Amino acid sequence: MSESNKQGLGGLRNRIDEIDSDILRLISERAECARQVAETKTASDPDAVFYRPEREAQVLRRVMEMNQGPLDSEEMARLFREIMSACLALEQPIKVAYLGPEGTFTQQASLKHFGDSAISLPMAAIDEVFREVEAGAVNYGVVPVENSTEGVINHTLDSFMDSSLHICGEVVLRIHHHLLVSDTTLKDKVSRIYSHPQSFAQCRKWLDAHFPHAERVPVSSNAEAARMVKSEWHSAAIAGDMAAKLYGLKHLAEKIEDRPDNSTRFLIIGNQQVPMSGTDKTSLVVAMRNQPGALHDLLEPFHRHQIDLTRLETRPSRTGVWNYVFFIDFAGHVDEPRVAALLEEVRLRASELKVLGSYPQGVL
Ligand SMILES: O=C(O)C(=O)C[C@]1(C(=O)O)C=C[C@@H](O)C=C1
Repeated sequence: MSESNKQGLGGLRNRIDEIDSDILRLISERAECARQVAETKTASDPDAVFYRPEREAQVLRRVMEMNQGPLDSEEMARLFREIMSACLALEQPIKVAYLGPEGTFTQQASLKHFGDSAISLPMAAIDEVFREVEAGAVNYGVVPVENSTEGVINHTLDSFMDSSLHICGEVVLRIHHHLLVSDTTLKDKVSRIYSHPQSFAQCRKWLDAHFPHAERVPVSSNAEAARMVKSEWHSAAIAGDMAAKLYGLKHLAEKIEDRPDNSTRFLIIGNQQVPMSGTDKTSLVVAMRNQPGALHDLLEPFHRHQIDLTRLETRPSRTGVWNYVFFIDFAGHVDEPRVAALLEEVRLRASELKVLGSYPQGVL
């Protein structure tokens, strides 16, 4: 390297040191502000809620709008996500239960939504996540609700029917599946593949083409699949990056999902009713009497009020009251007058209506 280049490098590093000092000072100033926000909140309400999903969504959206590169806006928002996560932990460390075990996509979703400073606890089943939040053992829960390839996760929808919890947020995760093996396993020695049934379904064509003769063994989660292959030299697992890292597995093949846009939507559940963030969604569960035209009666007001439905699912009723149960998501917030007017009308036509929550549309 020439002398002038060396000086150039030294000069740039000096500049980076100066910038880092500024960033450090500004992050500390921001953290001090957050601490004062916490004092203000507690002064006006001893039971104040510190985590404010609508404000976090606004902060992240603003960062993405203002960003001019060279880092891309998602990357920049992820950095701010971590800064906010640390600021919130300074106000109050929050506890989050997620559908475990460690290394699942739900843990990844929880990290994406709450950042690294939240304390996250793996649960063995979706209803356990609900129970922990209801019991107050944790502040929030994270559960999967639908996958773009495989459809809805019925267990989550069913849990809402008996629960008084609210939806406080959503997070969408691009799901990339990899074929993982332990260090010593060779491709032509793989005779058995472990994974969750949903993941097998999402990688069916790839498996048929590349491993038509391998035995496919369904297990309770991708992370469990990864754990099992750790000690089996003739086996592979289909799982994501978190599980690969957790169990130190190597990638035999990457991104083997059949659809490149394969993604899963997760919900954040809690006891909080979230104010408007500006770009929100609302989820309802509605029971209609079992009669001709019931679905048309239910949907007609949405059309008239020009409210965008983003999802409609039907579930069989489990009690006499809930004949036909529809889960509906739409763009808008219950505090908007047009949404309030819509809900009034739907309430008159339905035999039961429960608002599961209005919450910011996923930002990251
Ligand atoms: O604005 C607030 O209410 C804050 O507590 C500050 C802050 C932040 O760091 O920006 C931290 C946590 C909340 O979830 C939202 C935002």
